[in-house]
Amino acid sequence: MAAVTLLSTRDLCRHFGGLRAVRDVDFDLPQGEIRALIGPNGAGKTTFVSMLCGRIPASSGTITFQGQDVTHLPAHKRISLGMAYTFQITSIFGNLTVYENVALAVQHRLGRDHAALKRETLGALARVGLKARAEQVAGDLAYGHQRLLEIAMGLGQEPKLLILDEPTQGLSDGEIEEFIALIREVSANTTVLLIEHNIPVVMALADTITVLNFGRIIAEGTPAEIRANMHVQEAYLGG
Ligand SMILES: Nc1ncnc2c1ncn2[C@@H]1O[C@H](COP(=O)(O)OP(=O)(O)OP(=O)(O)O)[C@@H](O)[C@H]1O
Repeated sequence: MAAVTLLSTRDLCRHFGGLRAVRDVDFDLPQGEIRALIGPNGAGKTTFVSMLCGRIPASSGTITFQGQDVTHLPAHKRISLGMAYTFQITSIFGNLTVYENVALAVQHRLGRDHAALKRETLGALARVGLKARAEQVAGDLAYGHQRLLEIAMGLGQEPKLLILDEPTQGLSDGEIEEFIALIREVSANTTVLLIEHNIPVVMALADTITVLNFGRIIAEGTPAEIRANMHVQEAYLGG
């Protein structure tokens, strides 16, 4: 049986003045997949996912999530439908503790059930390896740990779709290994869309890779297909 499509876009465009950052993108993401979005700097990757989650409006085109047209929904409504995301610039609350940051995300879903709130907050922290740092002030964490904290905040929402923009940037090699294991585990019940420049991470994780260049999808396929294609595209994928 063909997988259910969780998210799709049709003719999605975003202009910044005269610059066409995303052009006519038709994109389909089946439920359960780990999808990587790759392409050179300025290809439009962040702009594309920013439209998906409602951080910026589309110039034209449509975005459908679970069969519902969400193109004009505000970001918080998309979050309550089951989209979670982290971006290159961290959005943690630096003066709150690690625990409090995740508890805020979990609270949206659980309300005032204190026992469940504590259990699920600590559970999300354990999954990203930050449980021992629960009482630390988030702003004091190393950058890599702040990225992991953001993922815990995303997981705390129990999303259907988790969008990660360059999640391994700033992580050590050991942390990258842990991140790969984490995403494999998360993908058992969450669809993952990942912008990633680290090609070994992409090859290790992705079921399918979408390649953007100058705002358009120029290739899509399995890691093996894209690797084969990469010889041709070496010039701009950087080998
Ligand atoms: N708010 C903005 N105003 C004007 N131009 C923008 C804005 N945001 C992005 N752009 C431009 O849109 C194009 C696509 O940028 P985007 O950040 O989406 O690329 P990217 O593929 O995510 O790049 P990177 O890998 O460097 O993060 C770039 O030319 C960028 O300069």
